[in-house]
Amino acid sequence: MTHTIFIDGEAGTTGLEIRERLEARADLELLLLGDRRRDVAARREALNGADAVILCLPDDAAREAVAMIEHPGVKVIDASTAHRVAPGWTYGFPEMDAAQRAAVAGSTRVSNPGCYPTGFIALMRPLVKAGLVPADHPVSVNAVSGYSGGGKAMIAEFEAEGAATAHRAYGLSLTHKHVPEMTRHAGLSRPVLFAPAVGAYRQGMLVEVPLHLSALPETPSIERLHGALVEAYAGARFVEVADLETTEAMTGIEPEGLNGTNRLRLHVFGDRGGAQARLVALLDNLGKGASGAAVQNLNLMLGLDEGTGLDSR
Ligand SMILES: NC(=O)C1=CN([C@@H]2O[C@H](COP(=O)(O)OP(=O)(O)OC[C@H]3O[C@@H](n4cnc5c(N)ncnc54)[C@H](OP(=O)(O)O)[C@@H]3O)[C@@H](O)[C@H]2O)C=CC1
Ligand SMILES: CC(=O)N[C@@H](CCC(=O)OP(=O)(O)O)C(=O)O
Repeated sequence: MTHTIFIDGEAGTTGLEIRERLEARADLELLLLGDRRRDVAARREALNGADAVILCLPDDAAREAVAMIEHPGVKVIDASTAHRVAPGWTYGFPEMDAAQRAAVAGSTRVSNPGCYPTGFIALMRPLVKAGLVPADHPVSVNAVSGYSGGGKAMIAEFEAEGAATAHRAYGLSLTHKHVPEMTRHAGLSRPVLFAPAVGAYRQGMLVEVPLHLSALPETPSIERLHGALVEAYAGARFVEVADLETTEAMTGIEPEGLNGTNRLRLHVFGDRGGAQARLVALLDNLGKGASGAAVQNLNLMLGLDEGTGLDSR
């Protein structure tokens, strides 16, 4: 059986990566609009004529696209931030807990997680759930992304002739659009303090949560934090927890290590005295942070194996 898929935003950074992942598949037929991709009538027809649509648009355009869908059978995956904490939408992070994969598979409205939130929620949710980090603990998140995270406009800025920016901290007003979903889906009650940065490289990200262990109940050991993550992701195909020996031997970690894949790797770094930890997630902002995740969710919503067409090495 062939499923018809429409990518609204097919020529954008995320849309192109999804297209690349889907184009070779014999089980899917892609509806492509080419030069008519901004034509509202053509989009309306495609949005209602496909079995599944993937929205790779700015937030307002994504809301407008959803409003154009009248056919009740159309399944929707929204890659934007518009519906990540909206009622009636399922959060598209299948590994988030035991029930989420089935929730995605049974939903017709799935919101793809943000790239930074994917790393953060993966690190934090199991620790909150296990009671190792209290829900009202003040949590900070430091992160760096490649410039493709800012879409076509930021790519053009960083790749312009003579562009000199090496690294830029941003989100300085502390109101980044990812804070609500990070807080909600990690199970926290206090808004996280999010400190993102963008570097002069195209793709890949690190998301880090520093923790003072003595400020947590029972001062958990590195082994306990690590154990909670290992338990949470046992059997997950795309999420792995690096073993503590490997992590201890590392003197650095680079953001491009999983580029081109749908994988997410978690590390627990700690000092020898057991007083402090640095939890670090590594992922491709355009892979598990966007396009890979969209394809994984699409597979689940179509009743297929979640890894179809995805690199799980
Ligand atoms: N880049 C990333 O790492 C990630 C991005 N996302 C999310 O995915 C979405 C897309 O981001 P990204 O691919 O980076 O952005 P880009 O700017 O690279 O692409 C945006 C696309 O949307 C299209 N578009 C813009 N406005 C409209 C409109 N009013 N009607 C129809 N089409 C429109 C553009 O069309 P045209 O080609 O004609 O310009 C373009 O194809 C965003 O919501 C972003 O938050 C999610 C996770 C990670
Ligand atoms: C480097 C950079 O600018 N990154 C974007 C985040 C990526 C994005 O817009 O997409 P999602 O919200 O869907 O993850 C930002 O901070 O706004």
